[in-house]
Amino acid sequence: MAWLARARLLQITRILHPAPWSLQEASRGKLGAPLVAKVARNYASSAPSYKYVLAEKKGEGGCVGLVTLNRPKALNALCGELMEDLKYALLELEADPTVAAIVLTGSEKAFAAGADIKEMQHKGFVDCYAGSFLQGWDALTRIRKPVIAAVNGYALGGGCEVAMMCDIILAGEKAKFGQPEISIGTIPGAGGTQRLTKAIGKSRAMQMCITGDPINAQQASEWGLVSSVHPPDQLVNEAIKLGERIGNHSKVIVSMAKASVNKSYETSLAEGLQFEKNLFYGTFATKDQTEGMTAFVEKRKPNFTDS
Ligand SMILES: CCC/C=C/C(=O)SCCNC(=O)CCNC(=O)[C@H](O)C(C)(C)COP(=O)([O-])OP(=O)([O-])OC[C@H]1O[C@@H](n2cnc3c(N)ncnc32)[C@H](O)[C@@H]1OP(=O)([O-])[O-]
Repeated sequence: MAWLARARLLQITRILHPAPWSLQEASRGKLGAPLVAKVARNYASSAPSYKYVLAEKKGEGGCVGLVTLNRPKALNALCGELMEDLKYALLELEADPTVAAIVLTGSEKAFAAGADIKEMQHKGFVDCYAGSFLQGWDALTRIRKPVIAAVNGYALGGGCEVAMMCDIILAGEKAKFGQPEISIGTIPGAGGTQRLTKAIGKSRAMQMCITGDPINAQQASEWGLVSSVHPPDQLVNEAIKLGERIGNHSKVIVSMAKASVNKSYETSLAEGLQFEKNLFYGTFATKDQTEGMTAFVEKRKPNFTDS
């Protein structure tokens, strides 16, 4: 299966490095030997494993990837190694053609209690600015498949920011969302002041960021940060069921819908509407558009081929 590993490596390094490049360039080290070596190592193995995350396939036909943050002793504090593991686990599921959607979760006590404070404690400005700190955190936002955060317990600081990088957030009844960075002498650095403001509005986001006070699941739901709230022990199953429902549709059209919704964060209304229209026209270049509309007219279920 060397060709499969090679194809996946090509696809993954493309996501990590959107600029034009070739596999030869990758193997020559243009993309950084350690990175390519790590991806290659994971893909050469039939069962890639990670230190701080668990990656599995759930749902009908394994159509839902489930990534579980797994650093219980530190309440899933997002240390560098965990974020690396998360990136590669997501890329693995992104490259898997049977996976239609990905669920990201933590434990019942903590989705993630934030960036690792012990790792940050002695950093200086130059370490942060010139070093690789936070590099790779936004890999999650480049995943083209829908990512559903299933948040139980604490989603604080970087934990709340990671949840907000996902496309949909479902919460357990005891979830707590917060941006407490102000209490430790800093501010959010991975989207907390930006995505939170877009999600719940300026006044509420401001209050959370400058008091550090968290909100509970109910408030998060009322304020529009999360789509729905569930009993903690049912949360992950609900997220998987949602992933399965997404999996009933064409993967290519789903990724177009995701891109178009996300565009609304980046552009003016006029530009966003144009982007949407172009993608809408683009769906007419797919077999799945023909199949979807034909199935409706013929009163049968569509048989999408993701093409
Ligand atoms: C991305 C860039 C910007 C982002 C910035 C941030 O996210 S800033 C961060 C924003 N987040 C915060 O400010 C939240 C910080 N965390 C808390 O306030 C509390 O842990 C709690 C209220 C979440 C739970 O209280 P509880 O009494 O139930 O539990 P407990 O307190 O006993 O913790 C158990 C163990 O986990 C450890 N650990 C936990 N979190 C972190 C962490 N972020 N880091 C490292 N370690 C952490 C804790 O030290 C302890 O280990 P120890 O020392 O025994 O080896």
